[in-house]
Amino acid sequence: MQKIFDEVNSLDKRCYEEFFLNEDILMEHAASSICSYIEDIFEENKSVLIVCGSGNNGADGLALARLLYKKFDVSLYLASAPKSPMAKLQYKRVKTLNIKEVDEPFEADILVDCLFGTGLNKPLDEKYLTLIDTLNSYNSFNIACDIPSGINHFGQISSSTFEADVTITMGALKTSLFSDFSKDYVGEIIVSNLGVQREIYETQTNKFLLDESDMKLPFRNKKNSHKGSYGHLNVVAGCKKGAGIIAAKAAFGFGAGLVSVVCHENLDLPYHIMQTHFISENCTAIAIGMGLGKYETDEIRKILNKKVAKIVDADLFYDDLICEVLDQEIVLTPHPKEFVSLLKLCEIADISVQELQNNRFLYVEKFCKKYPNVVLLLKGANVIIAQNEKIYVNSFGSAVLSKGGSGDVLSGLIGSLLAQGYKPLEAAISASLAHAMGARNYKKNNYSLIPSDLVEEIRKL
Ligand SMILES: NC(=O)C1=CN([C@@H]2O[C@H](COP(=O)(O)OP(=O)(O)OC[C@H]3O[C@@H](n4cnc5c(N)ncnc54)[C@H](O)[C@@H]3O)[C@@H](O)[C@H]2O)[C@@H](O)CC1
Ligand SMILES: Nc1ncnc2c1ncn2[C@@H]1O[C@H](COP(=O)(O)OP(=O)(O)O)[C@@H](O)[C@H]1O
Ligand SMILES: [K+]
Repeated sequence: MQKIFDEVNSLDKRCYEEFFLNEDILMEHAASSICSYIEDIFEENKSVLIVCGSGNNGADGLALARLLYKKFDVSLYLASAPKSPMAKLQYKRVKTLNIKEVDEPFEADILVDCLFGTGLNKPLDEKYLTLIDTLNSYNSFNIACDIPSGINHFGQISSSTFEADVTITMGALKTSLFSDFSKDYVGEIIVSNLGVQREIYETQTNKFLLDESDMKLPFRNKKNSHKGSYGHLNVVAGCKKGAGIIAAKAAFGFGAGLVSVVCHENLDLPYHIMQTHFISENCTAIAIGMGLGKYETDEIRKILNKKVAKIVDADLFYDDLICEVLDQEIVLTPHPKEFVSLLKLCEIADISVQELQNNRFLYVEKFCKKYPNVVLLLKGANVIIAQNEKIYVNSFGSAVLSKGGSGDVLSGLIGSLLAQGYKPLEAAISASLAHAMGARNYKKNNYSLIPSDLVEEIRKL
């Protein structure tokens, strides 16, 4: 996994103080990493338009122009005059060469956005919104320097935000790149070194971006085993029985030795899934909440107080019963609307879904501070998984998953790993990654996936 930072100013400062580097050296590395990327991917003499703002993001662009000059057909468009000391210095350097400056942007082969980076501190005015719209209308290959212009410190976007194919970000990954909103704008994210290797530049953090290698699939190492060696998951089904059945099928395909659906009515289940009217004596994990609908409170309370691992989803986030069990190490998997309800029930915040989406990390932190035992998985385009002070981001998912039933599959996967003895946090991380990887491997198109396709793909991982 890779580290993510809320801000990197303190990391830059550490470079100056501890390694005796300076702003100029850092900036030279920033610009040269974009230069190397362009040199590696594109043939010489391609046209490059670099659009610069007044601050150090613009200064990166000016340095880049100098580095590319002569090997590529470079043009500079200065959206505003250089203002920061480094921008002024870089401009002075540019002026000694004969680099083209244009009065209007145009469609070049490669477009580099150096308008605003981490310094964006107020809403964009009409001039910049129009400029960004114009840049987005081109068919260029779009590179964002540090962060696409229009994304602010919190990962909130402007009505016009630069749509990058690649974001080359300076020094370290930033939290703002992983809001759900940012996902449509950042493209591929590459981290540039700033004069020392990344592992030296980076310090302690509580946020991490998950890699594929963080997915620990439930491969079986023991030869002398039987079905009981791999746990027994009970999936509690309610009104919408389909949800429980989807979860049960996903769980069985993901390695649980036994899976039973708990339901008072008789169900038509696949032969390998068992039915029980009450929680099984030997169950090692419970998945509950999906499609639950109306139910007997005391019965659910009893189930929630069983001393086995649990994953809780969906309808239970609208019932204050949930607040009774938040001292347990249970896994909760709300989508944003459900999380808003949960925050209200827990008296943490009374907010809209929009407010939550504007500050996903903040509210996850607030919740985990109050309930440090719980493993919280907040669904979204970038899934956030958190326990106590640690936060993990799974950015592998895609719109393929935007379908009813995708969440039920995820509940089943987590339940399956819990039943097999994974720790709750590990279960949430590995199941979430498998969920996203399964969707990635579905190659037909990005609209037709149904839960059984997803389970099939996950079974092939
Ligand atoms: N050590 C450093 O400081 C380094 C900085 N680097 C670059 O510097 C960037 C940060 O530079 P700055 O802090 O100068 O900030 P930016 O260049 O991102 O933007 C700040 C400038 O834009 C103006 N501005 C902000 N919001 C505006 C708005 N809505 N409308 C109009 N103008 C607005 C500010 O007044 C200021 O002039 C990073 O993103 C990165 O690209 C890199 O070169 C690496 C090293
Ligand atoms: N655009 C997307 N990008 C990444 N993941 C997505 C996207 N849309 C949906 N998902 C994932 O799909 C799942 C949907 O779950 P949920 O909304 O609870 O559906 P349901 O309850 O109908 O099964 C979540 O895990 C979510 O993170
Ligand atoms: K930028």
